[in-house]
Amino acid sequence: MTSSVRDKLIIDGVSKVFTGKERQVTALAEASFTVKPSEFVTILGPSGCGKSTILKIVAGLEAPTSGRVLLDGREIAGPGRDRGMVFQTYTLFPWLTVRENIEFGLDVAGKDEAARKEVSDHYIEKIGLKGFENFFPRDLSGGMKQRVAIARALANDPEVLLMDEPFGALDAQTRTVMQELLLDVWDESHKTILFVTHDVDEAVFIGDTIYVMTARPGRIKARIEVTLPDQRTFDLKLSDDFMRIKREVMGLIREEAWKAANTNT
Ligand SMILES: Nc1ncnc2c1ncn2[C@@H]1O[C@H](COP(=O)(O)OP(=O)(O)OP(=O)(O)O)[C@@H](O)[C@H]1O
Repeated sequence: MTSSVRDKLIIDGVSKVFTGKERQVTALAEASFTVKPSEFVTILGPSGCGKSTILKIVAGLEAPTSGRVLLDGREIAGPGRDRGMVFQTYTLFPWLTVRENIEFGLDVAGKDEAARKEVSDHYIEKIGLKGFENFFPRDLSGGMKQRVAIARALANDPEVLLMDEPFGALDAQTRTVMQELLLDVWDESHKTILFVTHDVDEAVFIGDTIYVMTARPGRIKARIEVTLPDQRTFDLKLSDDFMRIKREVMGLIREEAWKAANTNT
């Protein structure tokens, strides 16, 4: 595949076959794409096409059956602090407060209390949870929990943030607020982000680049550059440019969704 030395991530011909007792599932078939430093990439595709599997392979939680993933030119061989993950379901530690959740990775890394507090203070402010530092996850709304999950991932200062449908369980209004909050955080941190979603509006609104996957076994079907202004506010979703990109992406997805539906029924 063509790649540049400046690529942060290179997903190079990655295939993944899950072998169960009864059957084998080929989740990915030579999926290849690249991600530049500080790029915000969204991945869209029909259900079951291997989106989460790609994220898990980049996270080092699953190994590819063939192919490889390079981060800054080095092959990924397992999980590492250079990658942070945020999942759809709330994965906060229920026995820890908001502040303790955010500081968890720093604690594990042996940072002292003052260093931990400096980082958690920054993120508590950034995600708008000042006053909630000592709340436990059970006392937070879904949107607040996901804000803490994002802060917890960023507090470790990873180079790459991997997000698997992080706003999938939220209502439409909260989701929009969270998208704007994430863009704000990204504007400040300029992390490289790989973001999986089912939602075309979300992918167009937050991404620099969209990769559309084929029905399973997943490959990259198309790469779409989102040529919208860097400053993205809610009203952009009503613009002609937004609609044009959305239409193009929906056309690509529709074909694959039909293929997936026919395979799975
Ligand atoms: N650990 C596993 N063992 C066996 N099969 C698996 C495993 N993980 C995923 N699969 C299968 O691999 C395929 C891809 O799964 P994956 O979760 O990556 O898809 P997805 O695109 O993220 O799906 P969705 O959009 O529905 O979340 C699916 O058919 C799934 O059932």
